[in-house]
Order: sequence, then C-alpha cells, then structure tokens
Amino acid sequence: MRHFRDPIGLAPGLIVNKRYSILNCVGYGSFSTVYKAADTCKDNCEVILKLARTPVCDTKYEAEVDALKKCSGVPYFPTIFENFKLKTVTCIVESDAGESLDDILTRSEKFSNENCLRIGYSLMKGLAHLHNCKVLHMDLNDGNVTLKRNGDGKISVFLIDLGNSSPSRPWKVVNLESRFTSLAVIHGKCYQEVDDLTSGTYLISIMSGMNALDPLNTQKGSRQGKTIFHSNPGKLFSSKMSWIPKIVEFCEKRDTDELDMTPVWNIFKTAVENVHPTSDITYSINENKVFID
Ligand SMILES: Nc1ncnc2c1ncn2[C@@H]1O[C@H](COP(=O)(O)OP(=O)(O)OP(=O)(O)O)[C@@H](O)[C@H]1O
Repeated sequence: MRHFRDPIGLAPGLIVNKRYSILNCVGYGSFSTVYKAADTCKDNCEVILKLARTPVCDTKYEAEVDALKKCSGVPYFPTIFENFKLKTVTCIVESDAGESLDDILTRSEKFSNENCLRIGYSLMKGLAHLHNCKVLHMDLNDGNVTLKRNGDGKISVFLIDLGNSSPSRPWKVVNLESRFTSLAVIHGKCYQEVDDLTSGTYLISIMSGMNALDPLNTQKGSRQGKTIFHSNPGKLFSSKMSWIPKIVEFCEKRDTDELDMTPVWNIFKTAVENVHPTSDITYSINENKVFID
C-alpha cells in the first residue's frame, strides 16, 4: 500500500530558487508534488518542477536524478534540466511529459491495435534503454506512462517517475504488489528486467481493451486476474492481436544472463501488416483534448 504524503502547496507566482515562477500543480504522487513553472531565465518557457520533502524522500530523489541523467537525450524520458536541494525540499526541473495513460484512457477507453503496437513499442524501447544502463524501473503503471502532443502534431510516449528505480544487478528480492507488479514477483521471484517488461505487457493489454489484471472481468482483483492471464494469454486476444501474447511469452523466460531483446523487436516489426511500430500514433482532438484512436 502506498503512503501518500501531504502535497507541497505552492501558490502561483511564487519564485523557486530565484528562477522558476510557479504556474499550477499538475499532479502529485506518494512522495512528490509536481508543478508547471515558467523559467524566468529562459523567456519564461514552461518547465516541470518535481518537489519532494528532504530528507525523508532523499533516497527516491537521488534514484530519480541518477536514472534521469542516464536518460538524457533519449526520446522516451523527460529531459532533466537541473536538480537542487533547498532547506526543506528537493527539486528536479525537467521537461513536460504530457498526460498520463490512465487519464487518456478515461476518454478513449481503448486504442486501436495499430496504436497499441506503436505505444507498446515506445514503452519497450524506453525500458530497454534503462536496462542497457543497468537500471530497473520497478514502478511502471498507467500513471507513470504519459503521452504528449508535440508542436509538430506528433504524439510522443514517455516513461516517468524513476524514483523507485534501482540498479539491476544484483537482482532484488522485493516485497512488491501493486496493480502492475508482475505475477512472478508477487510469487516471490527476484525482480529482473523482464518484470518491467511484464508490467509493460499488462499496460499494452489494458490499452487494447483486454484487462490483464482481471481478464475475464470477474472482479476478482489483480492477483487472480493475472493468474488467469498468464495461464493462457493466447486465448484472450483475437488473432490480429496475437503479437501481445507472444511478448508475454517472451517475458516468461527468466534467469538469462543478459536479456536479448531481438525477438521482441522482431515481434513488433511483423505484428501488424504494413504498420511499422515507429509510424505516427493516430488521434483526434476534441475540445482541445487528445483522443487516441
Ligand atoms: N515530467 C512530467 N510532465 C508532466 N507531468 C508530470 C511529469 N512528472 C510528473 N508528472 C505528473 O505528476 C504526477 C506525479 O508524479 P510522479 O508519479 O512522478 O510522482 P511520485 O511521487 O514519484 O509518484 P509515485 O507515488 O508513483 O512514486 C504524475 O502522475 C503526472 O501526472
């Protein structure tokens, strides 16, 4: 169970670190409060400030800063501009990663097979980058994947919230059981790279309209739902979505010395005829909000 700290309340117009003028709060999680701010040293361009209380949240702050620095310049992560500690709070200044998947799914309910493929591919590419840097995300969920419409009209996918990330070796035995934690970890297996990928496949299946956490809509909660999901994922998806269970199957291989993602990239490339996984995500706009097809 997650303990949510009281959000850090800052009034619009307040200047942080003599530079960032607070605009509005965009969200908060179990350890941080996140604001949009204008960077007064850079033509008031908009940035994100992720604030957390020091020293209680320092471990998460440091893990997030370390991981974000390893992702600098990689398209699937917000860019970290700077980070600093003040008397009572820590602050990470980063780029805007847009809107979380859970919010977008409340409007669109499910995405087309093609868009699941494109978003799923970005997700897996982001995770593969982290893993190549020997970092595990460990907290991939529908609030920590975001989509953003860029100035050129294209949609980008981001992985955010790296505060729970950890070095991948030695693999960790952790006592995790959130909605998106892989069934293997719930059953006591050490947390490995594949467990990040499994959380990714749960997300892909939710985007596709099939809920991996309760696949037959039995309302039995995620542990039983995941057991059903893993017992025969192929049966739960239509033939045009058969690429999803193939990835689930790949994730079931554990204890490999070095995870080779080549089979995963091949699954994505051949999944949907005439659709390359890097092609543009399709959407419409209604009342200034993005609706993913
Ligand atoms: N770079 C960003 N761009 C846009 N919104 C963001 C960004 N980072 C965080 N947010 C928003 O703020 C919310 C809280 O951020 P985040 O999940 O990183 O907080 P946290 O305290 O680390 O959460 P957790 O409880 O999962 O550890 C997110 O759900 C998202 O809505």
